Amino acid sequence: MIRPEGQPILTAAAMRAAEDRAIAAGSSVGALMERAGAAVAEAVRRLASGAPVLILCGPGNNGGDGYVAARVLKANGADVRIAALADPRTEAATAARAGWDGPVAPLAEAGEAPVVVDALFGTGLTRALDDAVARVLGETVRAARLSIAVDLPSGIATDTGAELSAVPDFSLTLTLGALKPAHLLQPAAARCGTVRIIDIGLDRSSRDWSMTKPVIAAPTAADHKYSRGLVVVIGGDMPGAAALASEAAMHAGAGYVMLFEDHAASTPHALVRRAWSAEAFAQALDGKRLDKTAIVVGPGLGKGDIAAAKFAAALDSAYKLVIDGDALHLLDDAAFARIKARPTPVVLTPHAGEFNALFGAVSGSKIDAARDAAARSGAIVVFKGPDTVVAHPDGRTRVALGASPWLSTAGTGDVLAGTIATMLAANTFAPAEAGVWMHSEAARRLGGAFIADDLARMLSAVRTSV
Ligand SMILES: NC(=O)C1=CN([C@@H]2O[C@H](COP(=O)(O)OP(=O)(O)OC[C@H]3O[C@@H](n4cnc5c(N)ncnc54)[C@H](O)[C@@H]3O)[C@@H](O)[C@H]2O)[C@@H](O)CC1
Ligand SMILES: [K+]
Repeated sequence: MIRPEGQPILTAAAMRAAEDRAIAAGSSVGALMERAGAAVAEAVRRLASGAPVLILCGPGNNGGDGYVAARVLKANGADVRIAALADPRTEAATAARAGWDGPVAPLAEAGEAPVVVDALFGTGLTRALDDAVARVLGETVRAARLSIAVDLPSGIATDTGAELSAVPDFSLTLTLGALKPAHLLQPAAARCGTVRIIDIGLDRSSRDWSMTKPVIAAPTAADHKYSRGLVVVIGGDMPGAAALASEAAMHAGAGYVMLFEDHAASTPHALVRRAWSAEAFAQALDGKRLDKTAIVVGPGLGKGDIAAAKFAAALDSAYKLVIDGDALHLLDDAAFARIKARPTPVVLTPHAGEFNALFGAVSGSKIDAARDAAARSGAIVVFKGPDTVVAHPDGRTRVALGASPWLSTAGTGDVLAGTIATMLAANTFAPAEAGVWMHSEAARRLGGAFIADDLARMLSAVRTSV
C-alpha cells in the first residue's frame, strides 16, 4: 500500500485508458481484478484481526473486486460473508462471482458486521445510489467498527468529488491503481478516511499529482540577506493584513522583508517599513535581482484609485508577484495579457468566492477549473480551500492533501500570500506548492483554535524542518 503524498491522480476516463493499455500489453481485466481483490483482502485481513467481515458487492467490476477479496479472505481462514445489490453484469465480475463458493445475501438483508467492505460502486458510478441502497450502505458502515471502501466510497463522483447521494464516513479507502480526484477534493475526501493506494501495475502518467513535502535548501555560509530573497509587501487600508503577510514572509525564511504601508501596524523590528509612494516603491526595487525578489499585493489593499495605482505599479514591475485578496478584483483580460508578457512568474491566490468572481463558477472538477484559470490568466493559480489546487499555465496541477479545518479563520490567507512570496523570492523549486505545504504544516502543528499571527510564527519551525 502506497501513501497518497506525491502521487499521480487519474480521472475515471484516464483509469479506463490505463486499463486498456494494460490489456493491449497482454494483461486482462480479470488479472487486474485478481490483483486488486487480493490486495484488498490482505489489507482487510490484517486490519480485521479475525473479526467477521461483511462485503457489499455491486453489479460492476467494483463488485468483482469484492468477490475476489471475499474468496481470498475465506481461503485464508477469515469469517466473511457477502451481500449483493444485483447479479454481476460484466464478464470479469461474473467470473469473480463464480469463484466465490459461499452464500450471497440480498443487499436488503446485509445486517451488521464489525468490519464492512464497500464494493458496491467505483469509477463506473453515473448517478446517485437508489435511496434503499444508500440507506443500507449508511447503516452498515455506521454500525461497523472498521469500514473500508474499495476504490471509492459508493455514491461519490470520481472526477469532481461531489456526493451524488448520502455517503457515510469510512475509516479507510483503498484506491486501485492510482488516486482519483475524489480522494483529494471535497466533500468526497472527508468521506474517504485514510487513503492508501494499491498498485495493480497500471501505467499512471498524469498531469495532476498530489502534493508532497518540499525540499528547501538551508542557507549556506555564502548567503546574505538579498541572496535569501527580498519580499516587498504593498499594504493599504487594512494594515493588519499586510503586516501578517510580512510577518509570514519573515518567519518563512525571507532574507529581507519590506512593507509599504499607509497606516502603521505593530510589527517586528526586523521588518523594514516605508510609507507608500510610487517613487519610493521604484527606488526600493532599483537594481534588485529579478530571480531573488517577490512582491505581494492585495492583502488589506482596499479599493479605489490608490489601490488600483499600487496594483498597477506591482504589475508593471518585472518582479515575481503574488496577487491576493483585494487585488484579485482588479484583474481582467488586459491584466492577464500583461501577466503573460511578464518575464517572471505571477501567482494568484483566490479562495472560492474570489475564484468565482474572477473566472466564473466551478461546474465540474476543481482541478480542471484551476487548470483552465491558469491557462487563461497566464499565472500560477492557487485555488485555496480545504482542498487547495495549484495549477500551472502549462496544464500541470498539484493538489494538497487535507488541510486543517482550523485554517478557516481571518488572516490565514494573508499568511499564505507572504509564505508563497518567500518561496518565490528564495527561488525554491515549485514555490507555490512549497508555500501551500508549509502553511498547511504550520496549521497541523498548531492543532486547533489558533489565530493567523500564531500561524505566521509557526512557519519558523516548519521552515527549519524542511
Ligand atoms: N480500471 C481498472 O483498471 C480496474 C478497475 N477495477 C474496478 O472496476 C471498477 C470500475 O468498474 P465498472 O466500470 O464496472 O463500474 P462500477 O463497478 O463502479 O459500477 C458500474 C455499474 O453500475 C451501474 N451503475 C452506475 N451507477 C449506478 C447507480 N447509481 N445505481 C445502480 N447502478 C449503477 C453501471 O451501469 C454499471 O453496470 C473500479 O472502481 C475498480 O473497483 C478493478 O477490477 C481492477 C482494474
Ligand atoms: K466502493
